[in-house]
Amino acid sequence: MTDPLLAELGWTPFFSAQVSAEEARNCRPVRVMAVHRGMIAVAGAGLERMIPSRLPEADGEEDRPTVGDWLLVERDSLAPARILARASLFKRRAPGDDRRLQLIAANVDKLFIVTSCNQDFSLARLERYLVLAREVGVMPVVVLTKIDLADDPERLRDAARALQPGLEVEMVDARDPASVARLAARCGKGETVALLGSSGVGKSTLVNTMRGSDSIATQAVRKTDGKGRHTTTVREMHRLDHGGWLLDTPGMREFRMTQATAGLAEVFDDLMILASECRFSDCTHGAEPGCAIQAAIAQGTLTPARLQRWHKLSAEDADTTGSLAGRRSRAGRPGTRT
Ligand SMILES: Nc1nc2c(ncn2[C@@H]2O[C@H](COP(=O)(O)OP(=O)(O)OP(=O)(O)O)[C@@H](O)[C@H]2O)c(=O)[nH]1
Ligand SMILES: [Zn+2]
Repeated sequence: MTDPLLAELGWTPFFSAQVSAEEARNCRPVRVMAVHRGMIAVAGAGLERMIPSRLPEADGEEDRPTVGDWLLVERDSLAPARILARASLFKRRAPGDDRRLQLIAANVDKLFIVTSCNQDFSLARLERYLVLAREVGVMPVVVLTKIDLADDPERLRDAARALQPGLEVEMVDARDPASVARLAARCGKGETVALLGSSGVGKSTLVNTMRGSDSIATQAVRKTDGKGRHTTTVREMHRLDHGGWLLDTPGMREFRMTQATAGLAEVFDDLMILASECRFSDCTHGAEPGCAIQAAIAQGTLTPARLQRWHKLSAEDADTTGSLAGRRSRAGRPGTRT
């Protein structure tokens, strides 16, 4: 039986199935609420504590606890024993020479893709984030902010909805609690939602409007140092009053798409299906005879703009992965071949 306190923290059968009988006797599960330098704030059933983040066996690049992780810790000493396999993981290569792998957030259930009803609104940017959500395996919800400043926000909502069948799009004034209430309902008990979006679209405003009380992480840190200081906190989960968790991390804010070949194929599955019907298997969808994609454009079932966005994202993906498929599609960008 699942402890309701653990369930509130996001504990599901996916995690409990990973715990052996011996581990269940000797260890207890805790979730990483915040990551500090060398230390992590964890919460479990009736437990909130700062503990050292070092694991006994940490060989792999992903063997470091990140915010959202579930850990097994020794029942008495609370020393970390191991990280449970993640349901989802946001990670990226650091720019620069060492290209160290940075773990940004784990076990995220949903992604709020935040964009405002002004110059920030861009179908290409939304598609990029949708690809990322597919790649990581997290359900996307598009959040259109600043509807109070827009003349026709419904038009933007409809354009966003058309990007993907069944895509949920919410319109909000991020400063208004009544407006944001429907979003809070999308972040239910035990659910973890991460926010992604450009600077200035209203992510902090959303978090502030959505959350009521202080985060568990902040409280845990205060108990530890007794002074209410938590200046080294870089990433933390915010608890919502009705039980959901919001993740608004600097890492997520700088997140870029890397190696998203699978996600691309899924978000643009209409194009993939068409491409499989082209006469030539190496069709670049430019001016070849028998191109099913050009035929769809001629029929009006596909817009040239969507094809162009696909070419652009595939080219970016090829730059990071060096994949042959990507290089082909880059060579086949409209106008580069006659
Ligand atoms: N009118 C209006 N203003 C908003 C809305 N949402 C955010 N703002 C304002 O937009 C500005 C930027 O909002 P932030 O919440 O700081 O944006 P952010 O996405 O957190 O930006 P970064 O921290 O730079 O990533 C603030 O002045 C907010 O008050 C909205 O729905 N309507
Ligand atoms: Zn073609």
